[in-house]
Amino acid sequence: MKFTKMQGIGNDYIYVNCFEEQVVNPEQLSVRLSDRRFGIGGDGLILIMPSQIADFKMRIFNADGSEAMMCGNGTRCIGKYVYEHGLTNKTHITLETNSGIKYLELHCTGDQVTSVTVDMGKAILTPREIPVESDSQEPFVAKPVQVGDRLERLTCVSVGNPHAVVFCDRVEDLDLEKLGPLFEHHAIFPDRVNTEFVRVIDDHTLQMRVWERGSGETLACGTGACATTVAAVLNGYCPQGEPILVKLRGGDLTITYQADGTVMMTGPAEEVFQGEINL
Ligand SMILES: N[C@H](CCC[C@H](N)C(=O)O)C(=O)O
Repeated sequence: MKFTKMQGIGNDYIYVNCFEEQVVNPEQLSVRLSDRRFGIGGDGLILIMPSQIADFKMRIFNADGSEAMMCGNGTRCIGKYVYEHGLTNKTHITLETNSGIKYLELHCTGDQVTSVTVDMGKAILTPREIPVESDSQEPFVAKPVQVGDRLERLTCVSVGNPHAVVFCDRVEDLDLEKLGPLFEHHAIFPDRVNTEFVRVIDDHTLQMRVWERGSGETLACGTGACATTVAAVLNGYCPQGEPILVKLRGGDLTITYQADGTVMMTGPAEEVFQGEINL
């Protein structure tokens, strides 16, 4: 099977062009290929597929084989792949995902895509739609929740997939291997959750680390950066309607939580290598 390894600010996936390849059991394949010793190595597997309702369709599987609704860094890499591999010559592309159709704008230098802007759709704040258990239907903002032996203040947002955002004074020395699973498997998240640990640098700059549902700590999370920006606005740290620089371990994204409730994400995408593997 042919594949392409791509990364969006260090969030690296194995991409399969399903116009040419057939993938039978993507859940199992993601576990096997994501292994960084016995497989190709990656945060998961992403399938690029034909769509009846959009230009292309994406399915994304975490390293543990669980299928996710959406992958922000993955959408940008797909935009780059389909343009540079001749599947389209359009620079405005629609992409069907498990959380609806996303709209991509490719920014090119010559025949190379250097960055992509994605309309991530409306941020979802109603607790039961995230989903997060709550005794109220009001947005889940800075609510105290016992996580392990600490009382944490969580802000929960969905950008097509569930996120819990925690604001901290420092993020570099957090032990995410210990903390991450306590959030991911917490009883208030019926579908588990992606968790972002965020330091506010100033009212237009955020620094974050992320423990991803199904993949552990990754160097970046596109939907996580979007959820983080929405949470920062809801908590009064950043202004709505202005571009916020989100600094992640693998690089930076520019996110705008717009007045109409939609979220725009702009960032790079890179192709690392192409390969073939005997399954
Ligand atoms: N772990 C996520 C999917 C990948 C999201 C992330 N890699 C991104 O760039 O948005 C989930 O289970 O919802």
